[in-house]
Amino acid sequence: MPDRDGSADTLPYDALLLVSFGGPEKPDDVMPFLENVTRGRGIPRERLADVAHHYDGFGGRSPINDQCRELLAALRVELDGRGLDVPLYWGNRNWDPFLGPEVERIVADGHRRVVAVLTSAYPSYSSCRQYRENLFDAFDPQAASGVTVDKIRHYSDHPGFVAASVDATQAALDELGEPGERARLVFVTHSIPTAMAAAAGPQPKSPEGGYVDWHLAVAEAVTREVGRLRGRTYDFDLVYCSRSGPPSQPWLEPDVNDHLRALDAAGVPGVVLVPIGFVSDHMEVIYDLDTEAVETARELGLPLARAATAGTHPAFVSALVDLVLERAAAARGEEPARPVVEGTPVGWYDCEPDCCTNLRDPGRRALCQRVPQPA
Ligand SMILES: CC1=C(CCC(=O)O)c2cc3nc(cc4[nH]c(cc5[nH]c(cc1n2)c(C)c5CCC(=O)O)c(CCC(=O)O)c4C)C(CCC(=O)O)=C3C
Ligand SMILES: [Fe+2]
Repeated sequence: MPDRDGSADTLPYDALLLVSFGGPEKPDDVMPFLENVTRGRGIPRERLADVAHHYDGFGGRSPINDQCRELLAALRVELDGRGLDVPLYWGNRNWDPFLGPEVERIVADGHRRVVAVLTSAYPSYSSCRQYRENLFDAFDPQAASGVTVDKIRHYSDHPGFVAASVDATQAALDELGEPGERARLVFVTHSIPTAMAAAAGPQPKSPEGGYVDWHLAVAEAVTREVGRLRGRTYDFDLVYCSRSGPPSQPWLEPDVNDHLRALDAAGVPGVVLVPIGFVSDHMEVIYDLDTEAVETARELGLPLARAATAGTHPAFVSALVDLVLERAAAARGEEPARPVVEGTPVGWYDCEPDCCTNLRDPGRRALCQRVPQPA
């Protein structure tokens, strides 16, 4: 083992793997990408055709892969600045570069202990377990090499992620100008089926489940800090975008567009949309918010500004490196502090086997959980 100072070291990990959703990069990618995402998920055909059109407006290219490239570059700079030479890899769940070949490359390069950073910050089947299932699928073929993977904890309430949202909310309030002083903070995340939400996260949790609980905690923390910095109190709401699934299936509500109509009817003078559910400005942000919700607000004559996502905000990039170092310390058997903003839940490393149940296929195997499932 190299002779390095353990306290600021990524050891025992010898590779860092960024794990993301993936997105199409040209028009011909769009339908096969959507088929990958929705395979076995019971999404109506019309919804797929609809969503394909969202990409048309952007030349058939999602910005998400470029945002991963930018995050990797920012992570490299932050790691180098701290004297950490761990190599970076990047694999997606649903589009090129796929996780499977990237894990093959990690093994071929001689690495055996991988730390995974997911571009998804909250617990739920879609935002955690499904990533861990895809990690299983990618790592299982390499089992003979002895390669293993651990992930960092859910980080939405890490001080660095919250700081990035606070900065972005401040900038959006400034952009609104005078209506900004009495604006409503409307936090937005991806809707999921209410049954998936109820199954999200370990106990203790509310009947709405850990996905909703964590978002509410983050929304409250950002609202509190923005209020403190501006010397006033703001009201906030948590709303949802990007609902799919059949109409008969209940999903988390209210939809952001319906909520804008309700706020306008109630006489709210302006709105800042804060997309805390997303790590970068990908399609759900630039279409569902910047295109659809912006259009709704324009029709209403309601002043609206959209806060940036964490992206490559220095506080977020630095937080991800802190989270990797923290995970490494835990893997070395130390008991590192797990910083979170006040009043929010503390994340965990390995999920319980019954956390964020796969309601369609409960037997599907996943990594990064406490008890290995029987073969
Ligand atoms: C919680 C959550 C996140 C946040 C956490 C995370 O970031 O992972 C997220 C992110 C994303 N979702 C994305 C795209 C899509 N999500 C879909 C469908 C679905 N998402 C769901 C949930 C989530 N999704 C669910 C419950 C479904 C229904 C199908 C199923 O039960 O699995 C569909 C199918 C069509 C449709 O139905 O809309 C698409 C195309 C992209 C890429 C955007 C780009 O291309 O820039 C990103 C980052
Ligand atoms: Fe999604």
